[in-house]
Amino acid sequence: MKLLSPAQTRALDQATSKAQGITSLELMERAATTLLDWLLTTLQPTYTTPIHLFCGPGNNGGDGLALARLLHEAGYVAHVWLLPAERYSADFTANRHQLPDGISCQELDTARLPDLPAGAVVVDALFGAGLNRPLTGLAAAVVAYLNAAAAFTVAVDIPSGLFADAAQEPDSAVVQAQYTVSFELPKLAFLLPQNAGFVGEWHILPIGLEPVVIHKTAVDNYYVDAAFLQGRLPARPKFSHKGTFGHALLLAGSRGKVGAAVLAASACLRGGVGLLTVRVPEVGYFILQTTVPEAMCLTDPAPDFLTELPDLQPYAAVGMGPGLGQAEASREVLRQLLHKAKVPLVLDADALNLLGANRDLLDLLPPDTLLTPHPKEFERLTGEPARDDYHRLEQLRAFTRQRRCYCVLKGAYTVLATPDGIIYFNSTGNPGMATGGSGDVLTGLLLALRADKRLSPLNAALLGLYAHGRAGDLAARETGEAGLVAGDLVRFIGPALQELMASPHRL
Ligand SMILES: NC(=O)C1=CN([C@@H]2O[C@H](COP(=O)(O)OP(=O)(O)OC[C@H]3O[C@@H](n4cnc5c(N)ncnc54)[C@H](O)[C@@H]3O)[C@@H](O)[C@H]2O)[C@H](O)CC1
Ligand SMILES: [K+]
Repeated sequence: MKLLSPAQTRALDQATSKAQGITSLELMERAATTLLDWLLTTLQPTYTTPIHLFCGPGNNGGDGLALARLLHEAGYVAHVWLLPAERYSADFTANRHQLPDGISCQELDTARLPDLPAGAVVVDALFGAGLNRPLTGLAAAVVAYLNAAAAFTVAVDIPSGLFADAAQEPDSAVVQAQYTVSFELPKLAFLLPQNAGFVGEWHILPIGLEPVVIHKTAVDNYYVDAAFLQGRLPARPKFSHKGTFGHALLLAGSRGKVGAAVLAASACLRGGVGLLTVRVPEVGYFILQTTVPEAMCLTDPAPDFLTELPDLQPYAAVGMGPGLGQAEASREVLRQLLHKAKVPLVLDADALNLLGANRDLLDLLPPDTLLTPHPKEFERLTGEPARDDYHRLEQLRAFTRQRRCYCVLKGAYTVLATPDGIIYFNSTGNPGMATGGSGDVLTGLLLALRADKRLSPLNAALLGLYAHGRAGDLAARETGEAGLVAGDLVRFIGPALQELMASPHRL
């Protein structure tokens, strides 16, 4: 799914009205009807549950007014609270006039704010995508009041006071919603950790906005769900052999961290690689051969960490980093790898820390290299702490553009940035995956997909991120989130990939 800017969303609304021959008021009615359906199904209010709708002066307020009418007509108790303003939008005014007489409708006033008992439902329709400055005065006071109340809050389109795709000043007045219900496409703001306390759980309701217009709209940010990946993972041909899927080399492990090599190697095999050779120091030989018998083991002459780069000729892709350690000799192995590699590289963990500590090495990155830092490792790569999540995204875009690389940034919504500066947000995964070794599993899986010559660098990375998160979701059903360990992810990589491959749109 594409993430549109507020201006693009407005243009999409207008194009939809034109293409479908409906007025913006009719589109608003469609939005409100869908919202009513969602609210009744999800919250299941009783006929006596008070539902307080806080409506601002624009079309977000118009949505709230239309919803109030529909709730009232369906027999629910709706109270409308209007935010006084100098100007009201036409569709707000039209819906204001359509409010039935029997509905309670009052203007907000700092001296008279509604009583919101626990169990009441608040619908926040104060401001939506049209917010153009921070909230002040009465609007800010109402937001503070709502946030202090014990009511259950549903934000329409976006929590009021939150910008859809730009950072707020710290301590801005923003509604803290339990649910945010938006239309057709998610907003960038929903995907950033700094906004989690405002957005709550978000849902997208399709309202029939024109797909052709969405298709033609150029964006810098995407949200990757299963539909987005349909057809990107080709089935394994009937007459394939292990050479079809590539021979990968994994450089990993040091004394005390051989487990990282084991996890990455197991994940690479489950990711469908044809052949895997793992280069570990001597200390890892017995461990690897017994835990991952499917992999070939090529030991380094040194006992505890890697000191020599093997001949790269046989390999279709090389991964380096899990459990590597940061010994000087291993740094030189990395340097040689960057100099010599002519095949796709996946760099993670200590390989990234070595890059961060020796940033001259970044100049050697071969094009299309895939890096998989978490935010702290990424900060070491740039050498500059991010001011906020939006700034970090811009740093990421600048980094991948400058280095012509692909960079994954791990987090609740793991993102991928491409050499064109496009960012993709992954949709799968759960907090259970915040556990040691998860990243090693991702590296191994990505290595397998990069070794498969049938996949573009973009598709390999997107499929790998999605399948990794999906494996976590499948595993958590069995283990619970707290009980999830990285080895569980490995077990579910196969089923996660199979789901993607089994798509009905596969050729
Ligand atoms: N996305 C869709 O497909 C649909 C969205 N709908 C709803 O429409 C709103 C956007 O409506 P818009 O009128 O453009 O914006 P707002 O309601 O957010 O209000 C704009 C209004 O408020 C003024 N304003 C902006 N910031 C402030 C501020 N800080 N303080 C005071 N006043 C402010 C601004 O000048 C305008 O006058 C969208 O979110 C959806 O809810 C459609 O209903 C259906 C299709
Ligand atoms: K809102």
